[in-house]
Amino acid sequence: RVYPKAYPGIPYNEESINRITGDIPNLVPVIQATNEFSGSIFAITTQKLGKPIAQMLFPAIRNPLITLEDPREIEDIVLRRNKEFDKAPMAIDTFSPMFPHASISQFTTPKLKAQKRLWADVMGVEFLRKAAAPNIYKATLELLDLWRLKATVYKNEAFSVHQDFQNAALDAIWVAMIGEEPGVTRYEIKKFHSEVAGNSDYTNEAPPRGSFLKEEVAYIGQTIARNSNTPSPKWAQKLETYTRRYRKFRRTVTTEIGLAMEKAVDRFQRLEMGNLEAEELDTCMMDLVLRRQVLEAKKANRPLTDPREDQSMMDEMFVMLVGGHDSTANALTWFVKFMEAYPVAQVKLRAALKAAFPDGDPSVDEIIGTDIPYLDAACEEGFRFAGVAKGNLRQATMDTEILGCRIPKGAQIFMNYHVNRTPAPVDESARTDGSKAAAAKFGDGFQNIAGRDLGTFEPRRWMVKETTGKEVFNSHALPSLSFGGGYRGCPGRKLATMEFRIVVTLLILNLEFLDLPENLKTMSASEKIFREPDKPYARLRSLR
Ligand code: HEM
Repeated sequence: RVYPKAYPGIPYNEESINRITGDIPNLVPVIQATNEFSGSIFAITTQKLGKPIAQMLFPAIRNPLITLEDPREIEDIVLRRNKEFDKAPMAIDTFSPMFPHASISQFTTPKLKAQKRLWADVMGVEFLRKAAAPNIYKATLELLDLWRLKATVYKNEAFSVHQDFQNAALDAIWVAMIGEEPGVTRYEIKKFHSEVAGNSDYTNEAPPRGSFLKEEVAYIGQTIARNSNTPSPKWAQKLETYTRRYRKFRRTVTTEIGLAMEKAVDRFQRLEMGNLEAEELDTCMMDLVLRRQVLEAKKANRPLTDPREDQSMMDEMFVMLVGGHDSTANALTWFVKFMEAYPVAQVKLRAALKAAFPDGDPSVDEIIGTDIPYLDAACEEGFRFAGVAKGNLRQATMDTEILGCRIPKGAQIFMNYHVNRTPAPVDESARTDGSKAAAAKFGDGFQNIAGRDLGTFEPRRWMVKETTGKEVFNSHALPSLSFGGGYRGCPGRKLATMEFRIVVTLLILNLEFLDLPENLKTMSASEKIFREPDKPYARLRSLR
């Protein structure tokens, strides 16, 4: 009774069914060798068996984990099969003990839908353009100042870029969410100047608010990553919530957000009804959500409940802060590595940007509003090849099928969102009607040039020639899975894409990413919450 029980009809490793520990002895050495948890699960199941779908076996007390690697099928599940599949318990367990009221910690219920509606507008392109883009632009100019300085001081030496991207991304997300600048990069510039000059003046100055915020966000990110790799992530996270360190995190961030909330509510409370409808009052995401709550309370003639007591609001903001800055920082770190490793793409991207902006640094509106197909393609390719959020989960909410295999209600499916290898062959007749219709409409990119050499960085796979001969960006060239998709897809996608576009444009126009020494060229990664490069280095030359 303790031997693994496989789901019938889904491929598995024969040797593992006759072993109480199932696939675990196969998995452990691969994780130890690679440091990549999700990658190892796919390596010992789908990839080892050469199948698009397989299962990982555990001792009988635990059901197998179904693994799925076919990008077309994954896209179909997340985009078109929301009635059959919802968020999986294993995914919920990662965040729910710490942030039980955030949307990421909930199954799809009417309560979640109301919460998502409240936040949906802050992630709309128009709002982001107004509230987030100018601050991201400003944070990137500060990052450029720091890197120009580093390029001069370090001359030919490489330096790690990950921390700097984390600081800039934290500056950007905090000001976009809360409306106040944390000043982390500015502080780093001062610190670097002082260090170069050989004095330690900066230590006399109180660090900006962002510095301790950074410490708190780093703590929570590391804790979630560490606990996710234990045998029982849910209990490891739960135990953490009783520690003094966790309580300090919660207290510090709640106080910071609470102070900003108080000011915003006070401002809105004093406004007359007519004025409260005015969207131009919102300077950040929190403003928009709070203003709506004040408006609703005034309309209903009831007192406003203290937003600091609103756990849904607090938890949602915590998750956005933690998830929203580290994901983008890692994606940008990978991008910089790709620029070094693929110099032809770097030169082409710079040429496309120079052609679009011949007069020097473009404004933020120009960066967002100008049509530059090669830039769109390079950003999309950067997200694809980085695969920062590699393994993601769904649970079957009814008995159903995937690629002709029977999937019982309750089974959890671990899907590979990192499209970096040619998929295993699939019997087309086993696909759903939705999947076949999508391929008929957009084409099956894996059958043409877009799907070639997926282990290399090649923006042109996302471009097509129109009949006029003009090359345009084709977002459907391949399934785009970096942000998942459908109702439970990433709500921060537009924000991350906007940030990526602004940062990439300014960096490539102003800096050249030079060849790295052999020992820093590796593309090996470690998976924490996100996939991080082991050698996040760059060597720079300032172009202006
Ligand atoms: C490069 C940047 C980013 C990447 C690659 C990324 C990727 C992802 C992925 C793959 C998922 C899971 C989707 C699924 O299961 O289908 C996700 C969920 C989520 N992301 Fe992102 N993300 C990024 C940036 C952001 C930002 C900037 C924010 C917020 C400001 C954010 C907030 C969230 C939240 C709240 C969820 C949970 C959604 C839900 O459960 O319904 N992400 N992200």
